[in-house]
Order: sequence, then C-alpha cells, then structure tokens
Amino acid sequence: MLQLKDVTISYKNEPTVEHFNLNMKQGQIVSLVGESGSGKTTVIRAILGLLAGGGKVSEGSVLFENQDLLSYTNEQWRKLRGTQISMIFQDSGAMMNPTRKVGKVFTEYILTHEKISKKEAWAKGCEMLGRMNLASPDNVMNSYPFQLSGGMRQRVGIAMGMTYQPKLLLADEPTSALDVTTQAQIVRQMMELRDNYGTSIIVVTHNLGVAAYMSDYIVVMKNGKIEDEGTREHILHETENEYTKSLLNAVPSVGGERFV
Ligand SMILES: Nc1ncnc2c1ncn2[C@@H]1O[C@H](COP(=O)(O)OP(=O)(O)OP(=O)(O)O)[C@@H](O)[C@H]1O
Repeated sequence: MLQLKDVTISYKNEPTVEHFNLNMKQGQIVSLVGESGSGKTTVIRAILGLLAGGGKVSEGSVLFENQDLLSYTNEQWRKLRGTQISMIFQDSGAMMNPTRKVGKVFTEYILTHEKISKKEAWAKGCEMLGRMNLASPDNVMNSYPFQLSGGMRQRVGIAMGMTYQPKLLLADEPTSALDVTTQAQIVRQMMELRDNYGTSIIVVTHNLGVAAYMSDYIVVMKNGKIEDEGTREHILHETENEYTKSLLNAVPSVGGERFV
C-alpha cells in the first residue's frame, strides 16, 4: 500500500535522509526507531507532504496505493490528508488552540471534510471519542485541552485522525509525553485500530521497547540512513547489528522478554 523507493530528503539542498526504502502492506504496523536527529520525523512528514523548513524529497519515489504522491498538487494533498492518511503527534493537545474547546476544533475539522450540519458534526465527533474509549464524550467536547489529561488528549488526537478511517496512520512519538501506564493504554489503542479497521500504522519512536511491543516490522535509523531492519523477531532475537543491540540493551527486560 505504501512504497518508498530509494528516497533522499534534503533541507536546503543538504541531504538529511538518504536511500530510504520501505514496502508496507495493508494492516501492517511499522516502527521507525533511532536516536534524536536520525531522520525519523523527516521520513513520515515527507510521506504526507508536510516537510518544514524548505525540506523536499530530492530523489526517489513515494507511492501510496500505486499513486505517485510526489506529483500531487496542493489540492490533491489536502484531499488525501485526514481521509486516506492521518498523522498524530507527541501531544495532540498541544497542537490544539488552548483557547478553543475540543468540540469546536473537532466539529470544524469535520466540517472542512464534509457538508453536514454542526449538530451532525458534533454527534460524529462524540461517536469517534466514544470509539476511542473516552467516557462522557460530551464532557470531553465541552472541555479545553488543558482540562484533559495527556492520555485523554492523545485519544482525542487519535479520534480526530481516525474520523474518516484512513488507510494509513502516521504517529510521531505518540506516547513519549505520557506516563508509563498511559503509554501502554495508547499503544494498545493503536493496535486495536489495526485489528478493528485494518489501519496500517507507521510509528516513530526513540523507544525500541514500544516498537518491539506493537510492530510487525522495525526500521532502525542512524544519521539519516537505515542502519538495520527486519521483522520484530529478527530485530529482537536475531540481529547481529551492534547499534540495534545497544538500543535493545537500553530496554528493561523481565524474565528474558523485553516490554514497553
Ligand atoms: N525544519 C528543518 N530545517 C532544517 N533541517 C531540519 C529541519 N527539520 C529537521 N532537520 C534536519 O533533519 C535532521 C533529522 O531530524 P528529524 O526531526 O527527522 O530526526 P528525528 O530522528 O525525528 O529526531 P527527533 O526524535 O529529535 O524528532 C536533523 O538533525 C536536522 O539536521
């Protein structure tokens, strides 16, 4: 469903990510792991045409459902985002305007995508919040982001991202701002999206424990290049790569198994 072929991404003509390849199937969960600055965020922003600071894909191709995304016009991108591919961030709440209630932001988001009444948009928002296991969706809609916990805000972000059941969800450090218990809940929530809707997910994380727990396939990045990659089993148990092993050693283990 998504193929990145020999992709190079440059900021101001300086290559930052080089020779990146990925072949993803529907329903797969792939993690990009690696230390800060290794280029993980750059890769997922490139997929959605959201590179900041004059970044651009200078070589290679990005195919989504056999469509060449790099040839897309702004209008085509606008239609794709939110409906076919969505993105969630480290703290979805922080992305929201603190002076506006969740319900206002959510209904406006829905109304940019379809011509329905405000009341219908509100109901749709509530339904999505409920599906993401948020109790009292009406109360959440009537809250300001700061009145919600980090975990609740992240569920709101996932609910918005999932409104149109995109085929692909891009998640940039979705659990890094959360405490360990809430991290585990959000990780499970994302895994349920795959199980219930067949959503493919790319998760960017510096935490190989999170990656190992939830993904089918793991790509380890270092200095803008793929350092190691393979199935979860390969990365956890078979890899000979020293860098991957050092990341693994940083993850606490219980009884020989490593956990989130
Ligand atoms: N807006 C920008 N303008 C110029 N260079 C950038 C920009 N964003 C990122 N870069 C460059 O790309 C490199 C990779 O950054 P990126 O954010 O993709 O890494 P990352 O692995 O996601 O790290 P982190 O976990 O800290 O987000 C950075 O070291 C920086 O040199």
